[in-house]
Amino acid sequence: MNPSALSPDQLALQARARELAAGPVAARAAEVDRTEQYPWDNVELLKDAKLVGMTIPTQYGGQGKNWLDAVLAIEALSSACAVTGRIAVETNMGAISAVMAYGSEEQKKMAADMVLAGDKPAICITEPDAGSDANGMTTRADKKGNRYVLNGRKHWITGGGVSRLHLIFAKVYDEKGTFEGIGGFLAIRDETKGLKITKREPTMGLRGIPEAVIDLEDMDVPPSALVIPPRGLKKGFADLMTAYNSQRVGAATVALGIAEGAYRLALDWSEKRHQFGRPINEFQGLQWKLADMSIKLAASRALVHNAARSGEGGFPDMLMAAQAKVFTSESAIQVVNDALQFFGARGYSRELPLERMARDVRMFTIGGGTAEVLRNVVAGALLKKKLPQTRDGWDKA
Ligand SMILES: CC(C)(COP(=O)(O)OP(=O)(O)OC[C@H]1O[C@@H](n2cnc3c(N)ncnc32)[C@H](O)[C@@H]1OP(=O)(O)O)[C@@H](O)C(=O)NCCC(=O)NCCSC(=O)CCS(=O)O
Ligand SMILES: Cc1cc2nc3c(=O)[nH]c(=O)nc-3n(C[C@H](O)[C@H](O)[C@H](O)COP(=O)(O)OP(=O)(O)OC[C@H]3O[C@@H](n4cnc5c(N)ncnc54)[C@H](O)[C@@H]3O)c2cc1C
Repeated sequence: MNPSALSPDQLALQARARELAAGPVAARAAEVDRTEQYPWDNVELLKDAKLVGMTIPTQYGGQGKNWLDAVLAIEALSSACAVTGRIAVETNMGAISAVMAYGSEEQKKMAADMVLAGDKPAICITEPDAGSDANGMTTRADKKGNRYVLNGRKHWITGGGVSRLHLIFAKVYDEKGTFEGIGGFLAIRDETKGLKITKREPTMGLRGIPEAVIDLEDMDVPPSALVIPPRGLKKGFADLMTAYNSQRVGAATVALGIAEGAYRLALDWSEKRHQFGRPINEFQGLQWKLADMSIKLAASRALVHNAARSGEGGFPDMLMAAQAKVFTSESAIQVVNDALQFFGARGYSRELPLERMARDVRMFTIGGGTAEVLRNVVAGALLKKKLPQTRDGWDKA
């Protein structure tokens, strides 16, 4: 499929996002990084441009747009400011998409209203002892009378401290202590008792969004806070991860956007910068670098767009989302690193955006499933086999 075959509406959306990115978003990007402050001004801009909650169905106040629409906006925004791109991811994909697909009417209305008002929901899966092995989480939700009581610790939660709505993955136990499966609980910061933001991680890049530790200490919620996936709690983890595939495509898109932004800067500089009496793009060593960078970008874009398209009417395909995220995140790191090289010492300076881009892009082979673990996902899907990673997994299988 030709990834450039976009509809007139999509081209208009892309143009709107590009304009915003090149204007106020680009102008603030360095400050967002330096101050490590969440860009609330940009959230207002995104709201005004109708780039938050785009994928929310129209009956809940959204625009019913598809994953590719969201991808086009995220890519454009991320080329100028990856933090803003990530906000666009989490206001259109991930937790919000899980609630809009699986939630009750009450949950959908609440989540849609919050996102359309500018809240970026937090998705809380990872724990200190359960990262790649997310299924091994120990956060538990115990049914006690007509309530659920949650205890556990989540860490590296994007938006911890700024997000209000949280979708918290937990192992659910009935009144007798019998394990029922993994479910997602909705909680609201400053409203839900027992939801505590306890630490901000000092991060390498993407410094305008906090990454936080979240402690759940007897967090008490009614059963109406539980998002029940279509196949029930027994397949709760698989269904929640199915929804998460949208955010995997979103994360890949942010990496692509950062790489695209860095590549454009390098292309431009290669004409302006002269050494040995001629533009540096007359040197074959750099021409081949530019060629390789453009090839990686084109291949990444095709994978990301095709993964997004695979989700028409549902969530992006697990295999295509994983393939896109592995290739794009690894390629983007290489492209940004090469772009920085074009600037020589200037690229290493904090006065130019290249060093920020190099720090920002590094995240994407880690967050959202590491490149190694996603290769396991790809291999399992290709081989149509469970590939247990535990020592005794094959015996159990
Ligand atoms: C899935 C893993 C945690 C591996 O765990 P297991 O080996 O214990 O489990 P599996 O048997 O592979 O999977 C269990 C069950 O779930 C289904 N599944 C798993 N992944 C997906 C998926 N992506 N889409 C659809 N279904 C999925 C799987 O088919 C099984 O179903 P059945 O029970 O057989 O029917 C591990 O592979 C993994 O993904 N680890 C990474 C965890 C992760 O991605 N964390 C992200 C946290 S959020 C974040 O990082 C945000 C950053 S960002 O900006 O986006
Ligand atoms: C910036 C950022 C934002 C994040 N945002 C969120 C968020 O909003 N919500 C959330 O829930 N989580 C979030 N995360 C957490 C992220 O999902 C985890 O970091 C990721 O899943 C990896 O877990 P881990 O860090 O514990 O690494 P580990 O699982 O400890 O992995 C360590 C190393 O071992 C490798 N490894 C582990 N298992 C295998 C295997 N079976 N085969 C091959 N290699 C393996 C890994 O690839 C990695 O190289 C974020 C992380 C970052 C960096």
